[in-house]
Amino acid sequence: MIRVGIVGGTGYTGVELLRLLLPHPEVEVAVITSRGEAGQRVDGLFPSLRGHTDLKFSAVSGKDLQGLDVIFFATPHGVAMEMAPELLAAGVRLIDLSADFRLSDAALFAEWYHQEHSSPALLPQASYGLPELFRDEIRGSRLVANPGCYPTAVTLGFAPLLEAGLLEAGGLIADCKSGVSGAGRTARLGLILPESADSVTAYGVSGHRHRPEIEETLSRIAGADIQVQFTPHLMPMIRGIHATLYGRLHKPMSNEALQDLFAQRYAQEPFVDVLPFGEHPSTRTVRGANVCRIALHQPRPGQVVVLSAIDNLVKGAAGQAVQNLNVLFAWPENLGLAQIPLLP
Ligand SMILES: NC(=O)C1=CN([C@@H]2O[C@H](COP(=O)(O)OP(=O)(O)OC[C@H]3O[C@@H](n4cnc5c(N)ncnc54)[C@H](OP(=O)(O)O)[C@@H]3O)[C@@H](O)[C@H]2O)C=CC1
Ligand SMILES: CC(=O)N[C@@H](CCC(=O)OP(=O)(O)O)C(=O)O
Repeated sequence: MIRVGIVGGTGYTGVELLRLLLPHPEVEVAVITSRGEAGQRVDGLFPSLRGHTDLKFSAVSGKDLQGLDVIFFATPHGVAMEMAPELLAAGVRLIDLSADFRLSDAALFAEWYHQEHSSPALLPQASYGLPELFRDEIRGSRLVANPGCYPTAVTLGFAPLLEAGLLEAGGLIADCKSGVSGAGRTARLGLILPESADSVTAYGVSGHRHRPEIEETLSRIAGADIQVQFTPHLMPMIRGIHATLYGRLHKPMSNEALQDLFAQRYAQEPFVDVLPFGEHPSTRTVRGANVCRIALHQPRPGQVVVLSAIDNLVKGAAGQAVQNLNVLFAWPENLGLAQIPLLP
């Protein structure tokens, strides 16, 4: 049994982590923090958890956190990088759900996150926590950068094609839709029901901070410079990411060969479900579960369309963080992650 802490327990990903970790057989959640709710019972703020925990929120204190085995940061960008050096020095392993350690280049971080990186020396130590691609690196690391939600859906969708060197480098498009919980729990006018329901809006079209993250990972696996036009949209739903990915093959291949490529690439991956060729995964089929469902299309010879759906709070955040925890401790990767998606 290990003892873990969650920093940022009142946010959507923090409380989702708690939901997943409470039944985890190898984990005791010892600390869950909130600056605003310190001293309050967690199930007071989140009544769905009544009967499942007696935890109270505590203030963020380095002293409480230093005795733990693992700390999850479910905080806005900028928090983990401030606290990481001291915690790592105390022997704690960190899984950071924010973007602080996702980009390998501190200058790129400053450009997209509009703040200087306070712990650039730690960047080379961080592993990128997408186990389907970087499992071996994660296993040996003490600092895991959990990927962004859009990058998870996009990277898993493009990866088999890029690893096999089948895609033309130019012209990759990731047209993505997200539920409103992707923006976090902090109140913002554009996210209230009358503003976000019954409407679809694109945003960040000229440049979103997930673009450099997606491009860095895809370039790494392709072994070449990959550029993607990434266009996110806000959808009138709570959970879910749907990515429609477009790429051109160097030369047309049969639908069967395309399907085989993905089926074989993910055959041993418990959290990637490759649907039969030509199907249409929907976000409804992944809600609450740590799964990415993928389907392939070739509308014209050489034009590939990959559809990829995840729950942004699970495979896009908290579920992936638990998967990374399982990798770190060499436990079965699906430990504590057997949730069946919600119906309907
Ligand atoms: N929502 C999503 O779908 C995804 C989110 N992420 C990333 O995960 C992280 C958390 O996201 P999300 O849960 O949506 O965010 P929320 O805004 O819902 O929650 C943020 C949490 O962080 C705490 N917090 C805020 N500032 C500080 C601080 N300075 N020090 C300590 N705690 C702080 C808040 O609690 P309090 O103010 O009470 O301390 C709150 O519990 C973000 O970096 C986000 O980008 C990644 C993938 C998907
Ligand atoms: C719908 C929505 O607003 N989604 C967020 C992305 C989700 C997220 O939290 O990603 P990071 O961890 O990289 O910040 C956005 O577009 O900013």
